[in-house]
Amino acid sequence: MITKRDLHITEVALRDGSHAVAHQFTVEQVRNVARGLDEANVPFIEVSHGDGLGGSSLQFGRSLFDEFELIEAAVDVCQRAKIAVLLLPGIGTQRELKKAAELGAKMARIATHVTEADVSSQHIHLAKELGMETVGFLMMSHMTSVGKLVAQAKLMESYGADTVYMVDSAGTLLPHQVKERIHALRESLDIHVGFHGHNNLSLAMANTLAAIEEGATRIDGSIRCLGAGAGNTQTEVLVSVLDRLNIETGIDIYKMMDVAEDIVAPILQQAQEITRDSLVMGYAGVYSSFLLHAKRASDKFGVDARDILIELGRLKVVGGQEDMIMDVATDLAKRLNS
Ligand SMILES: CC[C@H](O)CC(=O)C(=O)O
Ligand SMILES: [Mn+2]
Repeated sequence: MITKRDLHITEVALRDGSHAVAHQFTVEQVRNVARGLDEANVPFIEVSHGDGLGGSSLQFGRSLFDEFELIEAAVDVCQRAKIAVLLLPGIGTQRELKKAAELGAKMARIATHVTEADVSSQHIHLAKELGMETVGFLMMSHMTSVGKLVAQAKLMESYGADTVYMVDSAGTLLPHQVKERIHALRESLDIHVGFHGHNNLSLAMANTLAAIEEGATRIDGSIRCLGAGAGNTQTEVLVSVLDRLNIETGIDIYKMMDVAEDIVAPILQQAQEITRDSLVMGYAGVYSSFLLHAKRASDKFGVDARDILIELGRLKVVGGQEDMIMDVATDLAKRLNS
């Protein structure tokens, strides 16, 4: 049974949602959303390019505004909330992490593919030296066995991470699979276990509750579902459900609803929902951040985005291999026209 516990929510719309708006957040938008979240008493707010610090590039998509300007704006308006940044080693560097810390970011989330935790060592150590709360973030965690996931998490723990997250990047895991993974992590680690879900199969909430039941104490959500693919566990809904379950988050439910409706909804070009393409990502186990890339490739080559996504799932393409999306679309177009 779920009981009251020390549960911390990290709001990821200003980072994961960057994928959904093609990295076009403005300083003004970040300022307004961060201020509202701070007033609602959200403890951690993540701000970075969708692919983490240093992600603004042709390969991943150029940001409209320098991410350091966005981080600075968020730090500036927050009285209580701490600003978190995401960093994928190889995309972001130590220099960017240091700069984020100088600007006032207090939490570093070091993300690797689920089988590559060893590349997080340097950055986890640096984040700790910088005095940041440090999270190891194991992405695409459906792509390995429970035993290997635990071994990778233990590596991050050994580097000094305060928390390790099990990340369902593709929104493909089912609640019993989340339970099994979180249970195993809780049994083997002495640090906090976190869960980050995507809603491509409409299971983000069920998976989050399953994770909490198994002892996850660090949970991500995106307000108004503003995250990659069909978005993440919807924060204002999660906070309301947790309140019904007598699980204390300290977050003001009405204020969250107002921020969602009055500040975040107007930013969205279209409502975040489970479309045929995001559904296919969950179904085929494809990285949620591939959605807009696949749509662009679909428009360019006249191939159904679902076929592209299914093929990417079959090929087990992972983050950092975005160039493969155009390759796959070209091959499919050739087959179609031959
Ligand atoms: C490309 C980084 C990715 O968006 C991180 C994340 O939120 C996930 O894997 O779900
Ligand atoms: Mn995500």
